[in-house]
Amino acid sequence: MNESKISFVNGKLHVPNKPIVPFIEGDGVGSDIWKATKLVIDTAVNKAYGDYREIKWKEVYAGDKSFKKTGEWLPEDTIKSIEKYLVAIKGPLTTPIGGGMRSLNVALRQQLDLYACVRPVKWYEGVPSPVKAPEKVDMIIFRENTEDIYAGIEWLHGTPELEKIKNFLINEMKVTAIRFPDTVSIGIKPVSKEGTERLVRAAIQYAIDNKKESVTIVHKGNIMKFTEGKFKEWGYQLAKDEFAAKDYEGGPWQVITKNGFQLIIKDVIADAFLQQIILRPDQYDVIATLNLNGDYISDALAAIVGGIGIAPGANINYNTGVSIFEATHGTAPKYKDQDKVNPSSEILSGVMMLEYMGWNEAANLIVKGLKGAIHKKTVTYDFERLMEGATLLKCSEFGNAIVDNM
Ligand SMILES: NC(=O)C1=CN([C@@H]2O[C@H](COP(=O)(O)OP(=O)(O)OC[C@H]3O[C@@H](n4cnc5c(N)ncnc54)[C@H](OP(=O)(O)O)[C@@H]3O)[C@@H](O)[C@H]2O)C=CC1
Ligand SMILES: O=C(O)CCC(=O)C(=O)O
Ligand SMILES: [Mg+2]
Repeated sequence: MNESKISFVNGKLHVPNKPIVPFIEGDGVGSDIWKATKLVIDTAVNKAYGDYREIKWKEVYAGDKSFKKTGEWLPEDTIKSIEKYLVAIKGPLTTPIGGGMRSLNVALRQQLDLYACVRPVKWYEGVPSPVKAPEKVDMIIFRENTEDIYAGIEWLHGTPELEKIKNFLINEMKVTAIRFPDTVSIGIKPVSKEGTERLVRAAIQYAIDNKKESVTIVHKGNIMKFTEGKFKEWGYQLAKDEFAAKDYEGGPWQVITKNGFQLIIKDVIADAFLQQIILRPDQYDVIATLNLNGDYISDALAAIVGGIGIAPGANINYNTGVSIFEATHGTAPKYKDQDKVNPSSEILSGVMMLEYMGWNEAANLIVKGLKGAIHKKTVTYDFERLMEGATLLKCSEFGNAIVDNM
């Protein structure tokens, strides 16, 4: 038994006092935010536990740094390491638009079957927001992370593969109601019952464990009936079958009663949801949604509470324990190596990681430090440009400010 390895036994994570945790630095602003994140996590762990606990960081490679070092964008060793050590953290990785390789981020999620992308969105006092009452936003998104049009199954116009798909659709499937001009490219949207159920199960379980009032299934099932529509139907059915949900006020909404608490399971169509989160965000707690919707919703919700500079996340397989914690934002290439951007998304992803490991004292210290730095208006450019009388800090300086306020 390797004493520095986190293990997963009977559905529970077992964390030694000095676990090895793999990290991927990431492209673009990755190296800046990683430096600040490492400093903050290491300091918090040391402050909370002294020499008794420590994270033994192990760098694993993906993206630009990996290609330069190994000639591969996503080496098998990286996947194996994360599978072995179970809990990992990563910076953002570049995905070219319109051509080139497919997303390494998506590849990591698919290859490790990290089916739930979990993104909490809440407002920290003092953070500038475009809405009047950002404190009403306190949601957590459970985004299906392995299926949907996001999975990258598509064929480019003018290729023999596309012609095959087109012929199949027209001649065998008799799809004749829409045009298929020579310029058409086609993508496929797989959505399965298994994929839906494990995601919705995780969302409902989270809501029960954390005494939340509702889980909202967000979908576009009126238009994409057999994918998004089934996501909604299977989600409700799972609530009935596994959580003994009953019709709420005649249905289709459901109610689960557990330990004296009531949890409402409801649904809303995705476009309507995007206006509801601005107008009436306090009506939503836990969100269960498909991959592409979840991507859009995460950035839109993040904007309400200060932007993607402060939007953490995790990719988790609750059946194997394997998890990668990562910021919601991307590589922000125009800010690369400027020591400028807000490291809070990555740092708060680190907080989620510490909580997942059960190291809550260290996690709480980081949140205290972050709140303190924001309260003193010592912030990075994204907040400073919207705050009266704030002091502009670099990315590294903001990391130091969190440490000073722990
Ligand atoms: N999980 C991942 O690894 C992800 C990777 N990506 C990839 O990242 C690349 C760039 O994508 P792009 O669409 O530009 O999105 P980004 O999230 O990288 O950046 C968009 C804008 O968001 C703001 N922003 C991003 N990060 C921060 C931060 N830490 N602090 C403050 N503001 C921040 C900046 O706004 P402003 O200009 O106003 O200052 C920035 O210009 C693409 O290759 C994309 O595929 C994208 C998302 C997730
Ligand atoms: O993989 C990418 O490049 C983008 C991923 C993304 O936007 C996300 O997961 O939120
Ligand atoms: Mg995104």
